[in-house]
Amino acid sequence: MRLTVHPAALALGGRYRPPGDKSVSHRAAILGGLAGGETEIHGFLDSADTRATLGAMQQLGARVEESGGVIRIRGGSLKPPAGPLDLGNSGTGIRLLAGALAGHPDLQGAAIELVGDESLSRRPMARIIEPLARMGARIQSRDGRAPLVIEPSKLTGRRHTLSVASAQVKSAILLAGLFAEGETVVVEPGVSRDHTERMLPAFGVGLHDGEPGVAVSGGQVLSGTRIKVPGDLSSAAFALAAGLLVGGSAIQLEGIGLNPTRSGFVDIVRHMGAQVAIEGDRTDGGEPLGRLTVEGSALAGIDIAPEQVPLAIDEFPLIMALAAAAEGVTRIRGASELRVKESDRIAVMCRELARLGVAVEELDDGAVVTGGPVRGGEVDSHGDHRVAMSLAVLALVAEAPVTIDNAEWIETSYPGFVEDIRALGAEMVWE
Ligand SMILES: O=C(O)C1=C[C@@H](OP(=O)(O)O)[C@@H](O)[C@H](O)C1
Ligand SMILES: C=C(OP(=O)(O)O)C(=O)O
Repeated sequence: MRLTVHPAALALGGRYRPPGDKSVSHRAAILGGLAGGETEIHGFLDSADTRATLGAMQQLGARVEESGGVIRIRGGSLKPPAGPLDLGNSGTGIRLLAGALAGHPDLQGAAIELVGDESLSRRPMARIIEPLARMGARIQSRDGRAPLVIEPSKLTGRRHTLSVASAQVKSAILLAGLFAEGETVVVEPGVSRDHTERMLPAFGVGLHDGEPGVAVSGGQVLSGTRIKVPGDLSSAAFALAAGLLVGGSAIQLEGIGLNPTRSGFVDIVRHMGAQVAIEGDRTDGGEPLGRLTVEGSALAGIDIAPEQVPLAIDEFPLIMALAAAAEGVTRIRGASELRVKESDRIAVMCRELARLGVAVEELDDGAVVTGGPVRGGEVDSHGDHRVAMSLAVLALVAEAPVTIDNAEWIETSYPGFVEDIRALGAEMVWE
């Protein structure tokens, strides 16, 4: 489907509340399925990715009921699924599930196939297969890519030192560690999002300091709990960026997850000159929440340091779009992980920004974007939800309408995106 975005004629404004956090929703579905008794999830993200994970847990025997926006999962005893588990477009779904199943005692003797779409089948899985194999996991792959066939087996805890800061790899190992004998430790080269560590205690699992790293002991019992999913800062970032770009705008964003391992985007745009006020009001289920107030702001290009990258990893397509509309040059380095997301986000954003007349230079591990006028025209999402939404937001300040081809991929993480941005006063039309 094609989405046409018209340049904003008027300032944007109003109150905005994002959908539930994608990372937290995946974890709640998986842990709810592993835990005995009932888990109640409030604010679960209704998107293609998180539905795929929830569906996989159902196929593994978890009982799922939904009513009044609340999802109830009765888990604790799993069975081999009747067919392959399809994780669609979701890197988080396939990697975390692989970890959770690798040593699951109910599934030993089975062979479970995890599959995904074309994009997911191109993404690297050796980063989880290798550490899990060192614990004794049996996982076959197509040359380090999905489909994966897991034969759950007895695992032994190990100490792992990761070469990339990745919450998916860390979480896959910790979930495998729940069913391993002894202690499993993960040491990362930088900070990655810590939702798994924050959620496990709610299910009755203790984590401890791995001196260094984070450690979990195997054999702990998971018990159902109540999870309140915070609003997704990675989705709210699009509304925030729209407010920054369109002159005179004023938007209040409420119920936003402000976990410090996720909020790098706010620091980066403030450094670019964004007027964003933060009020942190409470912590719910171990996750900090708050309100952001954003105003239309004149942005300036900056240098983004490699250590800032993991804290805003999913916001880089949007940061590149903002850089295109900023005054001066933005340099992004240390971001080669962007090449193994739903698309090669460095190559794709450079190509699509260039189609709108933006001066970009592609680097191995980042890009140099020089701000300037943005032309109208036609661009493509390359099957990547964040690329589609980033280009849609930038189009609000283009000289003429922009049409985004293959924009239906927005469903991956944020089905309500167009409606929510329209509610702030933008003009976006599906064709
Ligand atoms: O653990 C998670 O929920 C996620 C971790 C990140 O991936 P990596 O672990 O590959 O960096 C991020 O890009 C993804 O959207 C969600
Ligand atoms: C990279 C992303 O997700 P995943 O790795 O779960 O596919 C994302 O949502 O931007």
